[in-house]
Amino acid sequence: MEVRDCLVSAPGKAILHGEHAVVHGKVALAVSLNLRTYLQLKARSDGKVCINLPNIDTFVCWELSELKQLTSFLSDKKEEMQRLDAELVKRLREFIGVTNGNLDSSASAILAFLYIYLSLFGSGDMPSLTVSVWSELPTGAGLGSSAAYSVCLAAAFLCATGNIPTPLKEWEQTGRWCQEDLELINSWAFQGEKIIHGNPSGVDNAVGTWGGMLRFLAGKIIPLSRVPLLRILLTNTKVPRSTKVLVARVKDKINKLPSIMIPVLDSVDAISCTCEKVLTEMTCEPITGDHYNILEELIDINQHHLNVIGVGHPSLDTVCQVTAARGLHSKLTGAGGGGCGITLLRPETDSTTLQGTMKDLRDCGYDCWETSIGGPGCRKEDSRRVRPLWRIWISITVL
Ligand SMILES: Nc1ncnc2c1ncn2[C@@H]1O[C@H](COP(=O)(O)OP(=O)(O)OP(=O)(O)O)[C@@H](O)[C@H]1O
Ligand SMILES: C[C@@](O)(CCO)CC(=O)[O-]
Ligand SMILES: [Mg+2]
Repeated sequence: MEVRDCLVSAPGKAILHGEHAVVHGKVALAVSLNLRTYLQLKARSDGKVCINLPNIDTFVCWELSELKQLTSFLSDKKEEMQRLDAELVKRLREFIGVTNGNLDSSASAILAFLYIYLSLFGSGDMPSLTVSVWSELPTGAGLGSSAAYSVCLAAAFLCATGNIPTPLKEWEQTGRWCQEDLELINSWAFQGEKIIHGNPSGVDNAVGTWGGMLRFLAGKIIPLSRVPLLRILLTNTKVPRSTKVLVARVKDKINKLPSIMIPVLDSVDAISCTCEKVLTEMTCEPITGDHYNILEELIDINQHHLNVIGVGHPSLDTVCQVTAARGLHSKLTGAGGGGCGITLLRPETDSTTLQGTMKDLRDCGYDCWETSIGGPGCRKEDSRRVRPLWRIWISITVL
C-alpha cells in the first residue's frame, strides 16, 4: 500500500484547574498553548517502517515483514476501540523487549506509535513509511507533550488510511477537519495516551485535538468560546517526572485514605467551576481587580490541594515563593512532581515586574516565558513548510 505524504501539527496545553481530580470524574479547565508538535509522514518504497523522534533521541527502523508477524490475530476492530487491545499491547511489549515495569520515554513513544500504526493498518495492506516528529514543547513537563504526540500520530495515520480527508487545498497553508473527523482523531489519540499514561482522563488529547479553552468532565468536552485574554507566565523547573507514575500515586492515596482525599477532589472540582464562572463574568462585564483577586485565590488554594494529594515538588514551591515575592500567584500545571508551573499575570503587571520575576526564576535554573493561550487544535500543515519548520525547531533547541 502506498500512502500520501503529509505534515500535521497539534498544540500543547496548560491546565488552569482540575489536574488529577479530572481522572476521578471532576471538572478540569484546560487551554491550548502556542507551542506545537509537528509530525511528517513520508512514504517509502523499501519495505521499512521508520520513526525519528529527535526530542527523545529515538531513531528506529523495522522491516514490514517483522511487523506483519505481530498482526496475525488482528481483526478489523475499529468500532470497539474504546478499550486498549490488551493482547496487542502484550505482543508489542514483548516485541520491543519490555515485559514488566514502567516504560521509559523512548519505549512509551515507540509503543504508542506501533499500537496506532498496527491497529489502523494491521488488518490490511501495511505501508512502508517514515514518521518524523519534532516539538516546541518540553517533553514530560506538564504541557501535554504526550497528547500532542498522540494526536499527531492519530491524525497522520487516519489521513494515510483515507479514514479522514486530507483537508488542505493547494493554496492553503493549514487546514482543519470537521467535527466528526476530529472526534475520530481524538479517540485514537486517547489510545496513544492510554499507552503513555496508563489511566488518562482524556483532557489533554481533547485540547490537542480541538484547541482553545475547554471544560472537561468525565469524557464530556465543552468548548468555552467566550473567554477573557489571560496573560500567563510558564515556568519549566526542568525536574523530570512521569505523568503515569504520578497518576498511579494519586490513585493509591485515594484508595488508602478515601475519606480524606475525596473531599479534596471535590474542592478542586468547586475551584474549576468557580474559575469558569469568573472567566465567563469577565467576558460580559467590565473586568475588575476583584475578578483577578478571586482567580489568584483559586490558584493558591488549588496549589495547596495539589500538595496535599502528593503531586507537589520543592521546585514548584520555589516557583510559588519567587513569584509571590513579586505579588504574583502560581500553581503547578499538568501532572506536577516537577515539570511546569503557571503564573497568572494581571493586566497591570508591568514589564519591570515581569522581567524581574523572569530573572529570579531563571536564576533558580528554570526556563520561563510568557505564553499566548488558545492556539488552534490539530491541523494539516503545508508540507512545503517542513524545511522552515525544521529550521525553527533546530534554532530553538540550539538556543
Ligand atoms: N516530541 C515527542 N517525541 C516523541 N515522544 C514524545 C514527544 N513528546 C512526548 N513524547 C512521549 O510522551 C512522554 C511524556 O509524557 P508525559 O505524559 O509523562 O508528559 P507530558 O505529556 O509532557 O506532561 P502532562 O501529561 O503532565 O501534560 C515522553 O516520555 C514520550 O514517551
Ligand atoms: C494529571 C492529569 O490530570 C493531567 C496531565 O496533564 C492526567 C490526566 O488528566 O490524564
Ligand atoms: Mg502527558
